[in-house]
Amino acid sequence: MEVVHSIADLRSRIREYRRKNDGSVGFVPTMGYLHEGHASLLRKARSQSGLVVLSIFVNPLQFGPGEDFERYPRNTERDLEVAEAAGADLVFMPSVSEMYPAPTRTTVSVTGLTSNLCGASRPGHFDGVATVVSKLFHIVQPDQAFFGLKDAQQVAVIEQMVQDLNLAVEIVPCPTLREKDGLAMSSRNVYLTEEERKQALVLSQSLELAKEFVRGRSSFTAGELESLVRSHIATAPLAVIDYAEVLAYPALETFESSTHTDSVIIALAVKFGKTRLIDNAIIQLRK
Ligand SMILES: Nc1ncnc2c1ncn2[C@@H]1O[C@H](COP(=O)(O)OP(=O)(O)OP(=O)(O)O)[C@@H](O)[C@H]1O
Ligand SMILES: CC(C)(CO)[C@@H](O)C(=O)[O-]
Ligand code: BAL
Repeated sequence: MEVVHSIADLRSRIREYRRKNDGSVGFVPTMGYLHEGHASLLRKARSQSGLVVLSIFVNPLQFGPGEDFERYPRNTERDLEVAEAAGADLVFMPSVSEMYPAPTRTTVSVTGLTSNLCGASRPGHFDGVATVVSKLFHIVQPDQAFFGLKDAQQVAVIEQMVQDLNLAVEIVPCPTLREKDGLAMSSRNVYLTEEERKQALVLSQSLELAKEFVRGRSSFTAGELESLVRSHIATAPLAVIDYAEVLAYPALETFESSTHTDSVIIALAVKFGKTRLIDNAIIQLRK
């Protein structure tokens, strides 16, 4: 495994690989502080791609004022161990000035899909994500790129960007990995106190309750499912709901009754103290 910090070095390694090999280039973009969820994306890339490229970059553009850009957890040494064990070949770790040499005057902005959920509660967030992912795609020129469905709205935004801009990359959505007790793995879990960590289980529990509710019914309304989820989250005194919404998936649009909906997403963002966690369940109602 090789680590590079400059765009020029990364491009030259990938060019060299393409000159000598027929295999595809698989890409896993991350913000580091790697956990098993990231490792699962790397292993999937390893199984499908000839060259596995990982990027580790905490992208200032996708953090709003007052968010956790400065304190976002970082541990390069451990990240490189996890990356190597999971099968990465090339790790790109640029500085902020390497990615954004001033002045930058271009933004990639995906509309529609970004008006609700994290798009509404983190204004500008998806412009930052689409801009950096677009830059990374231009730099790496991957054949496949692997994204976790824990960030389901992010996957929808990237897929839309790839379609609208005719980018030659296949987006591979990957399932959410969880701790044994159900908590979705996330770099931000490290912020949680012991008590917050315990109470954070209401997220995955409420998603399980919702799945059970759906299994027992031929039809239901979004409101019914939303109330069920919200009342379970409310059993955790430290939980402050940012959003808990039930939407048609993948359109991420509101619906009344499930009768005309093939697939739904229950999307959650809940704060425990200063830590904002997201989770979701996607439920296919019919084929
Ligand atoms: N539990 C998980 N299972 C599978 N993929 C995941 C999981 N958590 C994150 N990912 C994916 O890893 C990629 C990089 O995400 P990122 O570095 O932001 O990690 P994160 O754990 O989601 O961090 P954060 O705590 O900031 O939300 C994204 O495609 C994301 O969806
Ligand atoms: C895709 C991404 C690496 C872009 O900064 C980030 O949003 C993330 O880690 O999900
Ligand atoms: N995985 C989402 C990155 C962020 O929260 O900014």
